Amino acid sequence: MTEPLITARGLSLVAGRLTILNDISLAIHRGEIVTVIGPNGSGKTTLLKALLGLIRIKGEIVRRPGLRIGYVPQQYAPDPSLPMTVHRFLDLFAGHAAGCAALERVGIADAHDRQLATLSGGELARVLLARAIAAKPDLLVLDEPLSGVDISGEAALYHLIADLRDELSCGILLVSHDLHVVMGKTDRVVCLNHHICCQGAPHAVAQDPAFLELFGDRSDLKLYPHHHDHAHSPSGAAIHDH
Ligand SMILES: Nc1ncnc2c1ncn2[C@@H]1O[C@H](COP(=O)(O)OP(=O)(O)OP(=O)(O)O)[C@@H](O)[C@H]1O
Repeated sequence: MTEPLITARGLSLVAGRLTILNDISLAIHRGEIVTVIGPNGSGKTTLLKALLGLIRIKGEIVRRPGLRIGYVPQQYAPDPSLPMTVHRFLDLFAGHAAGCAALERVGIADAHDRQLATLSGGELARVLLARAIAAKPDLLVLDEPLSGVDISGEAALYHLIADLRDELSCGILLVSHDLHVVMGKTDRVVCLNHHICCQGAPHAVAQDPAFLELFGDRSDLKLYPHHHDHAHSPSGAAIHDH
């Protein structure tokens, strides 16, 4: 196995009487998709922010030298009183050409001149993803990237995320509540409830007693390996390979 992009050892955070994170150790490698699942308030966003260096935390975090990270936060509400087009927003974070290319890659090149505050939830999710990939990150950190995306768009966006992993050969760490869609695309699931309850390949985690205690029996999840006879365009339309 190659050297991890990022390694965390013994991360712990206590706020007042609440233990938010307790002795979390985790490593993410290039080319893998790691999904953190867990109930509301279980510390998922806090863990991501700690790994990004946005909050101080007890423990050790080692990032590969020069590591480039792209981040899609859980919540981002553009200020409606602040005029800002999509392309000017992207220009703030990447060069113009890189921003345009990223916008095209996430399938909404036509949103280039629109006002950020007028975008739908799903369009905004794609713009934030474009911002995160524009600088060609080694590690993509996505905190519930599907919020605001409708059910048909969810699968398309997960296909896109998996494709980006291959194109950028980056590692991906994501938080999601959508077990059904997430599990099929994930290499490793980390089940978090302030501490790591269990982790491993999706089919193994889904049978772990700690997972069953948190989420119940999810035998409805399609965790068997299967092959699609079609691909998806960025807009979600099926493309059949005849
Ligand atoms: N700076 C802080 N001070 C005190 N409590 C905090 C702080 N940051 C987070 N918490 C608390 O820690 C807990 C975990 O928060 P976090 O946002 O990490 O959970 P989460 O698993 O991402 O939740 P959700 O699924 O609802 O998004 C929550 O109870 C939150 O209120």
